[in-house]
Amino acid sequence: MSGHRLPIIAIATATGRGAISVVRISGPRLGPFIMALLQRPLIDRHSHYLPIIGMDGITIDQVIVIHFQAPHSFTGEDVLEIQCHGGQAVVRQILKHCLSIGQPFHLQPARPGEFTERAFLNNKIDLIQAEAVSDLIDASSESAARAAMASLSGEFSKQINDLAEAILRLRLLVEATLDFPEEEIDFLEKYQARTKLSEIESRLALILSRCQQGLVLREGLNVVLAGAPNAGKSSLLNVLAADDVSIVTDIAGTTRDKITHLIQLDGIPVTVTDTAGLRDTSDEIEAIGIARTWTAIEQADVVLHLIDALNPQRQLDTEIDRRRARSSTVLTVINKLDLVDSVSPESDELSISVKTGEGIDELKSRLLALAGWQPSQESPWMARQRHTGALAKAMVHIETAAVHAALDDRVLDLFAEELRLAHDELGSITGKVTPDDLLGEIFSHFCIGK
Ligand SMILES: Nc1nc2c(c(=O)[nH]1)N(C=O)[C@@H](CNc1ccc(C(=O)N[C@@H](CCC(=O)O)C(=O)O)cc1)CN2
Ligand SMILES: Nc1nc2c(ncn2[C@@H]2O[C@H](COP(=O)(O)OP(=O)(O)OP(=O)(O)O)[C@@H](O)[C@H]2O)c(=O)[nH]1
Repeated sequence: MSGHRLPIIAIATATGRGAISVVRISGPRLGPFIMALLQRPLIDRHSHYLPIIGMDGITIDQVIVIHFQAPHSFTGEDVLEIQCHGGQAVVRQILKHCLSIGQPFHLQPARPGEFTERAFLNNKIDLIQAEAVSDLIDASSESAARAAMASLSGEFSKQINDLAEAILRLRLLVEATLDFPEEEIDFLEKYQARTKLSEIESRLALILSRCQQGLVLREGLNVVLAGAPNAGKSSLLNVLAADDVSIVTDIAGTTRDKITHLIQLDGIPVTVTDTAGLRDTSDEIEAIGIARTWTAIEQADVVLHLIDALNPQRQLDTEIDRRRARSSTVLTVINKLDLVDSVSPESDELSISVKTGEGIDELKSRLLALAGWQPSQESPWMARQRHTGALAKAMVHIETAAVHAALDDRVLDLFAEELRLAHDELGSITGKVTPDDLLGEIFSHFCIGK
């Protein structure tokens, strides 16, 4: 198949002004194209300093080129990298020039993710690693990058493959036994199938929990600050952001529109949105802001309902609770603790003073707990819903197999079937059993040039 793919080209570096940019070309055989472009062959994996000369005979740029000969490249195909000067005019001219030299070879602009897709199709990387490439590029914190790198290095894939193999070995034993019905009687005892199954189950549970942590790192938390005017929402955003992002005054109704800021809590990306204070108003602009607050509440993972200790307005609690998204949590936070002698918060409420900083650390840990973050020694693997979903399904099959095994040898065929289903789920994670439309969906979210 790979011999039939057309060569592709893209700018691999971000657009903008920079010292150097990389244009990357991948195709089954780039030798003739390289001759046409540079009038000389290149030594495999060597850097060469050469001019790229336009059709008019004028030098477009002095560049460094590297030819990675198939299969020893990122994509597993022939790859040519052109490292040119970073100016956008230069990069675009080189791209255009390559496309016209490449016309006889059917050189095409690459689709988003197409280089990585080829690496996957040529078995250079599996699906977990392909997704990790994209997650590494998108990582907004060091922890997220580290987790993506752990997946990219193949650590996560190896655990999945080892577990799939353990399931396969048990499956083969059962299937072989099913072919010889007289042996079925003692199967579970003789091969310690129940022990093997419970080992598989605990390994699966460990992988699942590391992935769930990775999912938190990837997806983060969407927190909305809501409450009556002057409760201290903007002040809280500024403290969480450790910056002056939102205007604070003692005039009720200061914040008119949503202000969103991305912060890191323990490496978890958290978007915090400050909103217009909730109250009845005849001011047209303020009313639009308040409508936006309700929309934000409906989209939040967590709503922090801020209450002014001096002027508590509890009736908003019910309204916020009614309007929140089905899966979101409302956390009531009483602010301005410094202005009152004492507060008596309900059991799951927090009291803080943005002014003195009291209670802020506890608020942060509550948010992390709500995100599902459990700090542990095991570093998480960058994971997606697709992975945790498949792992959870595999878990259900293993548990069902355990139920069959708890009965007796008469249901060995059902036991075998559940093992098969669990095995397929694990295969779908690494891409060994993956429908084409899913591949299209995964790679379409990449950036061009990757
Ligand atoms: N210039 C450049 N830098 C880059 C990349 C790239 O494609 N080009 N990468 C793109 O993501 C990352 C590195 N990933 C790469 C992965 C494999 C191979 C490669 O040539 N693999 C061969 C040889 C392996 C070896 O020598 O050990 C192979 O797998 O056979 C190159 C880059 C980050 N930096
Ligand atoms: N004493 C005290 N004052 C606070 C505290 N938090 C905020 N304030 C003050 O309360 C006033 C209102 O704070 P903001 O952060 O603007 O309140 P807001 O909820 O964003 O208000 P709107 O934009 O009107 O919705 C400001 O004068 C703040 O300095 C606190 O913990 N203690």
